[in-house]
Amino acid sequence: MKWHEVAIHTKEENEEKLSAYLNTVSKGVSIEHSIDILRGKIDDFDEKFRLDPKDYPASDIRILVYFDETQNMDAKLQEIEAFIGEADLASKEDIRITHEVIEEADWENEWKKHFHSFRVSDTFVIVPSWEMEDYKYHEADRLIKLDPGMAFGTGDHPTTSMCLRFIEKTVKPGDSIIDVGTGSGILSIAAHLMGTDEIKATDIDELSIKVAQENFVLNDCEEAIRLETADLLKEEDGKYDVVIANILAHVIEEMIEDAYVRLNSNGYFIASGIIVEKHERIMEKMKTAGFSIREILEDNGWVSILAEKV
Ligand SMILES: C[S@@+](CC[C@H](N)C(=O)[O-])C[C@H]1O[C@@H](n2cnc3c(N)ncnc32)[C@H](O)[C@@H]1O
Repeated sequence: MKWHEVAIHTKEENEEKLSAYLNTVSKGVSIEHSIDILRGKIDDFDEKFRLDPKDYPASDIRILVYFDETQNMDAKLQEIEAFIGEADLASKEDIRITHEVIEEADWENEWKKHFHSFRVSDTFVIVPSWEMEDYKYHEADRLIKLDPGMAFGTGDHPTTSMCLRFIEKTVKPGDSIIDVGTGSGILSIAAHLMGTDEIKATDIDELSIKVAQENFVLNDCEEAIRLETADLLKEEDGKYDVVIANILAHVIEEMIEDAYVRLNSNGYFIASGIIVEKHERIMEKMKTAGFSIREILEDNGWVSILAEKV
């Protein structure tokens, strides 16, 4: 299999904002620092300096972003450029973007070494499939068994963990749920653990659909969750008690009115993936559509909104 590698050369100040965004649209992000930056950051940099300086960017940082070979890279590059155009970033005019196709490398499995069980909310605990046998849990824990593969949704990204906290708070046994942009399937599995079998999970990305199906089987909930390829709620005709979407602000904005129509009275819209700069605008749009804002959560520059159809 081949991969697309997009390299973005920029100032170090832009690292957090860009990598947070790029993590949500790609299959993986890695940051390369220049030796000058490493010199400032590492006390013991002997080992680093034995490496060839050619392996590091000459100045600033390089953000490497990976996409699988099925992606439309012209569209992805345009999306990234549009984000850079809108975001509040340092020295935008100096940002350089290059793109190349590379052969599959073992980094596809490398991240597994760093992914371990962790508690994400009062009761939800994420347990990687390879740690299931050894995990010692409490009676009240709700275990989400996960092998996220190359789909987004390991639970450690703030946009996902805030959704899990809202799910824990709002989903009641028997509620009907739609999880738009399911990724690894993590939020649908969480909804099932709250006691409902009325769940629909959708994604526009075929690789995510495949990974979500594997995770539903792993969690023994494939009978409770209907999985479909879909673009937001555009073709949706069902009614739901809770609509969940952890995508990006401009995508959430596109689905606010449809979410209102698809919800039952007093149903909840859990919206996440919204950068802090855009959350006021999203809340205004929600209110215009008829929603009442019940709660907002903020973590590391990301906002999640719990809105109720009143
Ligand atoms: C940030 S990930 C969220 C994954 C998971 N729900 C979570 O909370 O961790 C966003 C997901 O939305 C999907 N997505 C993006 N645009 C979409 C669209 N227009 N319709 C449906 N899914 C979409 C992506 O493929 C990706 O799997």
